[in-house]
Amino acid sequence: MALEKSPYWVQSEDWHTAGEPFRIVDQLPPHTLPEGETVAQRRSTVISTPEHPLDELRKLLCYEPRGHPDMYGGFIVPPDDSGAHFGVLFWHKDGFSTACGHGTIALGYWAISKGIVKIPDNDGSVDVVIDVPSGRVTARLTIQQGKPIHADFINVLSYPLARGVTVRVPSLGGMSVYIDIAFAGAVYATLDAAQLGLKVEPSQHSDFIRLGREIKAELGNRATYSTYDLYGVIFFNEEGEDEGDTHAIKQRSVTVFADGQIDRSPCGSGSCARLALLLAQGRLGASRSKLIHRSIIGTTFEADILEEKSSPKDDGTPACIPCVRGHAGLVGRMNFYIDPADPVYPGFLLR
Ligand SMILES: O=C(O)[C@H]1NCC[C@@H]1O
Repeated sequence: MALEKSPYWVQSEDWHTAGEPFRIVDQLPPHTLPEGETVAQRRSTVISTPEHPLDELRKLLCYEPRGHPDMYGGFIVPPDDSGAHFGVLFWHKDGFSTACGHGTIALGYWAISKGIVKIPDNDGSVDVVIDVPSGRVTARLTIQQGKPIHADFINVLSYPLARGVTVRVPSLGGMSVYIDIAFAGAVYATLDAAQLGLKVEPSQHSDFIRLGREIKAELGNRATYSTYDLYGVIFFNEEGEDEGDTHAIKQRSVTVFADGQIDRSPCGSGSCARLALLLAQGRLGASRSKLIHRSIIGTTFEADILEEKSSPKDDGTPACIPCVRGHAGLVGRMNFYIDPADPVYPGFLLR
């Protein structure tokens, strides 16, 4: 079912955070906003309604020829109440996600560049408060001389779900690996890539896509938590520790999310999952340590714990409010021509 029968135009503003794309659409075509009183309900509507017109718009903007299999973006929707500036439905090649740190950072920059949230007259910080499907998050921008110099993504409560889960990897002769699972607005499985003899480097990206898909399939619903399915698999390498005023753990990682989509950034919500697990291991603590998190392309987020809390799992492990610092940059403004008669409508993917 086509959104419209006649050709029309859709505008987006495209940003990137640490190399990961974020395509923002704030003017949805008529009749595409899903029903719901909250952002979470609107996401449920769109994912449970076959051929929902907003899902068609997602394909149009994500698939080739307008996008690619690693494209990512967000549709701006009303907030849950007046406590947030706006809401967002995050999307990727396979659907609509519940959490997105790189997108939240990009939205912070976008909101102040549009004047949706005013920046302070003097140097300081400003909060852009956003309702996302997993709750209310903040992009806290630090402003110097009228310009943002970085944004902190302050996420929902994050905590371990399971540790030391054994998974067999079929393509490696059934070799077993140990995986930890954490919730950070989405569910992530994480493992030290050294178990697989792999380094997180661009040349290895197709191995990580294959292994991410395999591990996800092998874990199956062992990693399902409440209404959340397993979203991503994070492969990390340890890169040492620095002792200074603030103890820093250095890791490089790649997140393979959805069905084999690869994050160019160090993954904002994935960084929160790593923080929650490092806190549970006693390697990090609020205001005394941080994670210097490098991506597969070499870009960096700095992550730390704002507050330690108790976990809703009630299993003796701690929970935390994580904070991930990064930069976003404007890529361009797009004006897409959508023609329902186009033979490749709504688009295609090769992966
Ligand atoms: O930064 C993040 O949290 C997102 N990046 C792509 C996958 C995640 O949703």
